[in-house]
Parts: sequence; C-alpha cells; structure tokens
Amino acid sequence: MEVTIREEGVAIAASSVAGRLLDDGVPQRLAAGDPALWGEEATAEAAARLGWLTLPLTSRELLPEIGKLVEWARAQGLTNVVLAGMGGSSLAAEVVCDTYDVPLTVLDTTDAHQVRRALAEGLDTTVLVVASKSGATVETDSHLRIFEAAFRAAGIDPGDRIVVVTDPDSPLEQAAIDAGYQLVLARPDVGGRYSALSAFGLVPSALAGAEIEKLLEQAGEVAPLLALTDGNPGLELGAVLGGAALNGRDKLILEDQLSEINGLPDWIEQLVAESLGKDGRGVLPVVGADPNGVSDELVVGIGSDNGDVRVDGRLGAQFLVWEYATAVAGRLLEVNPFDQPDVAGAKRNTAELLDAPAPGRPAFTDGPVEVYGETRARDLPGLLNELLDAVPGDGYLAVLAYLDRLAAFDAPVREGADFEEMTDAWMAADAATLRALLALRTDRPVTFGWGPRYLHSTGQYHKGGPGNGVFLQITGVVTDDVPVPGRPFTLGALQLAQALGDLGALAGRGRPAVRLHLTDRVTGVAHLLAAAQEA
Ligand SMILES: O=P(O)(O)OC[C@H]1O[C@H](O)[C@H](O)[C@@H](O)[C@@H]1O
Repeated sequence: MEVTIREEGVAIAASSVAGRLLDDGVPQRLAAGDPALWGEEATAEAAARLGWLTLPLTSRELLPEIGKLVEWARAQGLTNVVLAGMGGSSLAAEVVCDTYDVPLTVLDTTDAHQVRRALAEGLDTTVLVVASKSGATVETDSHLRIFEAAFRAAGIDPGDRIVVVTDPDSPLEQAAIDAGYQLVLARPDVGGRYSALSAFGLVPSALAGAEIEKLLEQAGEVAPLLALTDGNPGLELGAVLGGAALNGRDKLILEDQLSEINGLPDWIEQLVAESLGKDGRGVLPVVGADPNGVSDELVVGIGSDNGDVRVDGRLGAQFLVWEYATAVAGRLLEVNPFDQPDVAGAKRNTAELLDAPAPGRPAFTDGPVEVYGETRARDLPGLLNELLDAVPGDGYLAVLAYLDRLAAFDAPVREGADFEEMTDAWMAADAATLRALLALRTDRPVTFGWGPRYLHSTGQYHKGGPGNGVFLQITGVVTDDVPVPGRPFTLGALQLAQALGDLGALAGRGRPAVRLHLTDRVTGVAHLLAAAQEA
C-alpha cells in the first residue's frame, strides 16, 4: 500500500500537519484504540466505534460461519444475490463484487420501478441479504416486507431465502429469530461506514462469490503499518486529506479510471462525506467528474497517475487505510468522525410527510417537467442558468435524482450497434448525464447522487458541512407502484416523502433547492438534458 504525493502544494499542506500528528502520538494512540483522539465531546462515542481497527483479524472468526452460509445457499441453487441495505450496509459489498466481477443486485432505493426489476430477476434462485446495523432503516425494512410477500406469493418459504446481517439486540435481530431467517450478527463497535471488512461487507460478497479471505489478507498485510510513525500509509493519507482541507483544498476529486478496483470512490464518498461533513466543516467528495484545475481541489487517483496524490493498494488494504485516514482527518478538522448529526432531520421530515404529503404547486411547467421551489426563471434553461449562477465561489452544485438508476439501460439501441453506440444511447437516457452537461458550464464541482442512497452518505455533508451547496432534485412519476406490506404507504409515497423531506431540510438551512418532477420519465430526462445543452 502506497501513498505518493505528486504535487508540491499538497506535499506542503500535508507536512504542515504531519508533525503535529506525530507530536500528539496519533499513530500510537490510534493503534491502542484511544477514544480521546477526537476531543472530549466525541470520546464516549469513539469508545464504542473503534472496532474497525482490528477487523482484519477479528473478522477471520466469521469465516467458518460465512462458509456454512455459502454452502447453504449453494445447496439450494441460490445464485441470484440481492442485497437490501443503505449506505454503509451495502456500499462496500457493491465495490467488492464489482471488483471481483461477481453479480450482486443492490437495493438501496425506494424507486418502485427499480425494485420491480429486482423482483423480476428470478425469485426461484434468489437469496435476499437484509443488512442493517440499526435494524430500523425504513428502506431496508420495506424491502424485507416486499420480498417476504413476493416469496410467499411464489410459493417459496422466506425462511429458506433470507439472510439477515445486523447488530446484536437490534429489532431486526429479534425479527430474524422469530421468522427463522439465517442470521449473522455484526460487531456493535463498528459504525456503518467503517464496516467494509465486517459481516456487512463480507456476507453478501461471499454469497455472491467474491474471495473474502483475500480481502482480509490484504487488509491484514497493511494493518501493522498503521501503528508506525514512519511509512504509515493511513497517517500519510490522513495528513493529505486533513492538511489539504485546512489549506482550502476541501473538494476531493476521486479519480479511478485506470484502477483495477471498481467503484471505490462511491464507498469513499460516504466515508468522507459523513465522517467529516459536520459543524460547518468538511470535505466534499466528487465522484465521476474531471478536475477543473481550481484552487480548492485535491485530486486523488486510486491506482492512477491522474491526480495530485496517487493511492496504490489492493481493495482490502484500501478499505482500512481510507478509514484510518478519514479518522485522522477528523482529528485535524476537529470533528467527530463517527457520528452523523444531520441525517436525522431529513428522516423526521420524511416521517411527517408520509402522514401528510404536501408537494405544493409548481412554479412553472416546461414540457414533461414540473418545477417546484423558489425561482424567477420561467423555463428550464433559465432555471439551470439561475442555479449555476447561485453557486458560491467556494461552493458546489448537487444533482439529486430519485429515479430508477437502471432505467437508462432500457433505451432503445439500434440492432447491431457497437459498444460506443450503445453507450451513447444509454447516456442520452440517463439522468446522471445532467451532471456532466452542467459541469461543462461551471468551474465549480457538480456532484450527482441517487436518492435516497445519497441521504445515507453525502446528505450529511449537504446539511452539516460548510453550507455552500446549491441543490437540484429530480423526482419522477410512478406508474407501477409497489405497496409495502404491513405499512400504510407505498414505495412511491415513501420516495416522494424522502425527496420532499430532504428538500425541506436543505431549504430550511437557507440553501437554494429546487425540485424537478418528471411527469413522464423517459421524455422528461431527454427534455432536461436538451435544456442543459441549450442553457
Ligand atoms: O445499517 P443501517 O442501520 O440500516 O444504516 C444505514 C445507513 O443509515 C444512516 O443514514 C447512516 O447515516 C449511515 O451511516 C448508515 O450506513
């Protein structure tokens, strides 16, 4: 594992804090699990959140149990692995499975259309992993209810198909015992976003066919280095992240185009945004974007020379080193890297809106797109210009789409089309393309997040960070809703309440925030992308 600083300004910023880290004995104290490293207020929480430091070793104890689970699934011919989990309860497994090239369907959405896709994937070979540390996350609970009902309707005993990963004593543990589901308990002293190498990352990955022992070996190889004062990649990367942010380089552009690891930036995004984005401070992770060469950027290349800093290492080691570095950066920024104080507000709004939805009236309508929120614009190009102009000199624009993440793959493609043509067709139908189009028109970072997935990652930074974001939400009509058994709402109602709940939380903090509602999803995306090119 190696951290190579390739840019002088970053080297200076990192060394400006490195001495302080050593003087304060940070590597020794972290190796000893000292919870006082993040100040008095954070000590009690940190004391219960440092188990990730020893996961390369302690998770080995889980291997026999996970091995039996894999045999159980294989014996029943369960090859289609669906993982229901939000944020830290699914992001790591997604990276592991992408990197090991084994199929895994991740359900971290309340989009009824996307959930219907998963239900249509062949229930007869499906094993559902329900992963929730708290055991109380509404999206995950909804997925469990929907799949239980679907299994029963197909004449399948859910007890033969469901694996639960949760913390001891969570409500989900009890539910799993009562229902006779397979149950793997995780360590309660590891927080969600630090849980990649725990049961949360390992169980779904192993069921999908990834070599999880290798992952632990890779992490185990780097672990001893994290106690060192010299040649400690976690300390070096922590000094880079924290030192750069303290010197005004607080937009972390994550570049992984040449890497053999697939999708690590999406996992880092949650780790960094939720751990550091609070108390008016933080680091904004920017995924899938080119750098603009502006002064507040820090470009980190994962196994890639396209950056100010290059981070090389195998996936298991990357997980551990980024967790360590984030914890170190938390100390430098003087925040508690283990809490997420601003996630709860949007959740509260959602619960209220589920009881009494209040979408309001559109400010204007442009073709298949209704626009909600405060604006002086009267058409979409005008609105997009207004939002771009509203981004402060040190700020960013966030595009947040509560849509089906896989819809673009339905785009019609000419028969015999080559890969390039196919990609063009997908991009022209993908809401995420809006990010790239808007990024062409500003030197400020433009980020993109799928809702409600982002609520469990960058959502914390949006609300708790420096407060310099501008927010463009996209929702869409639901034509094939999914009821949530035993609950008084459908997925469509939940999805809209989540979008409105977050919009309210953002607007309540005085941030410019508008919602675009697509009254037809396919033409709505096309119309929006055309407007972005016109503006
Ligand atoms: O694992 P769960 O308890 O379901 O939590 C899933 C996610 O929910 C919350 O929003 C937290 O902010 C995330 O850090 C966490 O990963």
